[in-house]
Amino acid sequence: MTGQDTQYDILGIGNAITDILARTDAAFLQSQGLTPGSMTLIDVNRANALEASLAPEQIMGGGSAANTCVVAAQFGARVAYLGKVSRDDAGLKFTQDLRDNGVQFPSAPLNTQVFDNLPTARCVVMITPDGQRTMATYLGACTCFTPEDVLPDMIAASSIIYLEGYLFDPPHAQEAFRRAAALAHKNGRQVALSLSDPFCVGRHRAAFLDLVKNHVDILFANEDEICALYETENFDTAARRTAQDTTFAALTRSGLGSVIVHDGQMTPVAPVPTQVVDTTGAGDAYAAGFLAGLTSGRSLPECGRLASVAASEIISHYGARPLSNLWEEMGF
Ligand SMILES: OC[C@H]1O[C@H](O)[C@H](O)[C@@H]1O
Repeated sequence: MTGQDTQYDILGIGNAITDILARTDAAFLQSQGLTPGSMTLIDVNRANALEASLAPEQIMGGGSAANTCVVAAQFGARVAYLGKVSRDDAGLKFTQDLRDNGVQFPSAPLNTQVFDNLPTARCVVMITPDGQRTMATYLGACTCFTPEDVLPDMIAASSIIYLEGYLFDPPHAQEAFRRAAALAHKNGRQVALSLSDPFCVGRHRAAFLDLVKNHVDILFANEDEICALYETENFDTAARRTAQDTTFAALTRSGLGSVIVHDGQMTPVAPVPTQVVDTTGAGDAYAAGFLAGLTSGRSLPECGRLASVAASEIISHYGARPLSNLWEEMGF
């Protein structure tokens, strides 16, 4: 699938978020009523309180689809992104960071003549000693991403439109999501979806199932998410259901590697072992490697290998953005 008639290989659409990283422990998560490994939506007061009670060590660009875009650009893919930031310092930094990483970002910042003046979204990422990340997200300006923010020219110019499942939480974004998928297919483009989080799947299960069956060409999910979608605790059952509902999916299983589902066939992909420091963005990086491989015409096992290498790099350090030049070493 090489995009000779398109300007971009991948157009990511998602919640534009700044990540605030802090190390903590299971007792703190419990005291806050947070489920380890999950993403909880919070209001601005709770975000302020959490930040005050933790000792944040790093502030950096985040957002699931934005993370994917940055990693895919490092693999040489031509990448653009749509998302909503505010006209504040965090919004400016998020924008500059994407552009510095070679990602086109044509979205207009929040229009305060139409919406309240909300700050750019931020996610408090709490990392426990086992490398697990637990996230609490204040969506801020992301709640003002509407169907009008889905730019038809950008969709037409992109081979694959990549949507993050977290986009289902803000009020207008589901509609934007459907508009993006419809425009993509009208222009002969493909739609990829990441399920993002098992609780997010639980909140929007019927809508996700409809998308997977009727509107999505490439599905990404981890074991917890795909099991949440099909309401089973058995991965094999969930994978079989996936194969019935969609022609193309990549299902990740942490240390067990991943499985590519294509035309009813299941291809296992080995993990790339590493020391796990922080799992934030592992799925985002996996999707990046996979899509970069696909849009540069690589075979499915090669796409799986790139995906695993990318995920392995991301979990070997704090933060969801790459630190190393592994991709160059791989000959990209
Ligand atoms: O997938 C990880 C990302 O999800 C949340 O959106 C955070 O911003 C984090 O970077």
